[in-house]
Amino acid sequence: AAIVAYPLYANGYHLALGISVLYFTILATAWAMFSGPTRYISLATVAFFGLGAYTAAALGETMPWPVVLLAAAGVGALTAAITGLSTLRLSGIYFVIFSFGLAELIRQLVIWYEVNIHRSVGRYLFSAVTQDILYWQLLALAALVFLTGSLLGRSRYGLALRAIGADETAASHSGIDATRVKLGVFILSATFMAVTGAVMAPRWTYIDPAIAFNPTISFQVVIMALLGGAGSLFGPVLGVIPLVLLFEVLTATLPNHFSIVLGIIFILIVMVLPNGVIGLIGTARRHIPAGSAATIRKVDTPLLAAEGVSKSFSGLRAVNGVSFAVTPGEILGIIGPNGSGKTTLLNTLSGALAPSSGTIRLGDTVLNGLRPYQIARLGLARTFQLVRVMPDLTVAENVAAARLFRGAPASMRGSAESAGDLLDLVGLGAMHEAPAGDLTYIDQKRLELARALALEPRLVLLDEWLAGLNPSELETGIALIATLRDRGLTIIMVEHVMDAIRALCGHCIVMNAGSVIARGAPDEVLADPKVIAAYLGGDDA
Ligand SMILES: Nc1ncnc2c1ncn2[C@@H]1O[C@H](COP(=O)(O)OP(=O)(O)OP(=O)(O)O)[C@@H](O)[C@H]1O
Repeated sequence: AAIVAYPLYANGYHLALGISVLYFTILATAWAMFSGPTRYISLATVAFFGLGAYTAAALGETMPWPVVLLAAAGVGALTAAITGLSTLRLSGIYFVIFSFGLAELIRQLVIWYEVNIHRSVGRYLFSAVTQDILYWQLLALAALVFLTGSLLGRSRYGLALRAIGADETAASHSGIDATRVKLGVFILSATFMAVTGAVMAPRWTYIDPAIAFNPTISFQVVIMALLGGAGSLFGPVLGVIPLVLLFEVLTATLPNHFSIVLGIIFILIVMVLPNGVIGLIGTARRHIPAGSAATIRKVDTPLLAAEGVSKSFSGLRAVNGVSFAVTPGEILGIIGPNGSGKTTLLNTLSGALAPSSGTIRLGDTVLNGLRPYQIARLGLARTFQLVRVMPDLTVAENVAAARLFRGAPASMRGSAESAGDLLDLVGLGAMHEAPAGDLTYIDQKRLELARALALEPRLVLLDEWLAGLNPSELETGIALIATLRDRGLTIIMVEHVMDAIRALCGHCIVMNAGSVIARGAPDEVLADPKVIAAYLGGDDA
C-alpha cells in the first residue's frame, strides 16, 4: 500500500527517484529474464528502450495511449525477433559485441530517418501524463514483469533456459530447441524494455537519439542486475535500489567521472559478488517443472539403419561409407582403434554433425537434416565421450530438463517420482538436490545416462560410457546396461572395454580409418586377423 500510495505523500524529487527505481527495476528484471539463465550478456537494452520511447514520441500525440503502448510493444518484439533470429546462435563475447552494435545500429538508423525523412532530429512530446500517472504506469508494468518472470520460471521454459545456459549442446541433445526458447524469451524481454521506453517518453518532453539511445542505460542495467543477482527473479531489484541512489549522488557530485566510477563498480561487483546480493542470501529454492513420466517403451519395429554414411572434415574422411542396422532390443557395439571415426559416426546419428553423404533412418523417419533436439524428441538419446552435465542445475533438474518437451506434462509429483526412479536406477538415488557439477566423474556419467533415459528413448547411444570405471564399478555398469536391454531398450555403444563388448553385445562393427573392416559376434570379430592388425597398427597397440 505504501508503494502504491507513494506519489500521494512523496515530494517531487523523491517521486522522480521512485520513477527511476521503477523503470530500472523493469529493465533489469526484463534483462535478467533472458540473460540471467542463458548467460548471454546483452548490451542491447537501450536499443529496445529507445525504440519504445521513439514510438511514443512519433505516435503519442495522435493516438490513444493504450494503442501507443501496444505499438511500442510490437516494434520491440518485431525488432527482437528479426535480430534474435539471426544472432542468437552467437554466444559469449560475440553476442556481447553484437548486442552493443545493435544498439548503435538502431540509433544510427533512427538518426538517418529523422534527418532524411522527418527532417528534424528531435521530437517534442506534449502529453497530459503527470509524474504520478507515470509512476503508477511503471508500477503496473513492474508488477507485470514480475508476474511474467515468475510464471516463466515455473514453466518448462524456465528450466529449459537454465539448461541452455549450463550446457547448450547437452540441452539440445535432451530435446530442447535452444534457438526457439532463447528467441521467445529474448522477444519477451525486449517487449518489456520497449514498453518501458514508451511509458518513460513523456517524462522528457523533448526526445532525441542521444537521450533515448544513451548506451549508459544498457551498462547500468547490467550492473544493477549483476549486483542484485541475475539468477533469480527478485535479485535485480536488490541491485537497482542502491545503485539508483548511488548514481544520483555521483551525477550530482562527480558528473565528469561518472563513467569511470561506473566501470570500477562493475569490476568490483564481478570480483566480489559474482552471484549478486541474492547469492549471499542463499540459493533461491529451485523449482522442478513438470515433465512427462519416464518409462522405457518396448518397440517392435526395426529401429536404426545407416546406409553409406560418410563424414569428411576438409579433406579428411573421418567416416567412410558406413552401413549397419540395429534391431530393437539389441546392443550393437562399435569398436576400433583411436581416431577410427566412432565418435564422428555417433555424432552423425545424433544430429551433432550432418553426414556428408548417406542416409540414416530411425524407424521410418529419415534423420538427415534434422537438428539434435528434433532427433532427441524422436527418441534417440545419447551420452558424450567427455561427460556433459549441466553443472549448475541439480541432479534432479538435469533429468527434468530432458523431459521438458517430451509428451504431455504430468503433475509435478508424478514427474518428481519418475526422476527419482531413474536416479535410483543409475545409483544416484540419494543425490537429487546436489548440484550436478559437484558429482564425481563417475556419478556425472550415471547422471548423463539418467538424463538420456528421461527422454523415454527408443535408442541410446553410449560413447565410452564405461571408460574410467574401476573393476567393481565396471561390473555394476555392465549389469545396468544389461538391465536396460532386458527392458527393451536398444543401445549402440562405442567402447574400448572389450569385456563389456563381449558381455553385452550381440553384434559389433569394427571401424578402422573411417571404414567398417569387420562385423559379427564379438568373439568372431576380435579373432579376425584384419581387426588384430588394425589394433596393432593403431594407437591402442
Ligand atoms: N570436428 C572435427 N574436425 C576435424 N577433424 C575431426 C573432427 N572430429 C573428428 N575429427 C577427426 O576425425 C577422425 C575420427 O575421429 P573420432 O573422434 O570420430 O574417432 P574415434 O574412433 O571416436 O576415436 P577415439 O576412440 O579416440 O574417441 C580423427 O582423425 C579426428 O581427428
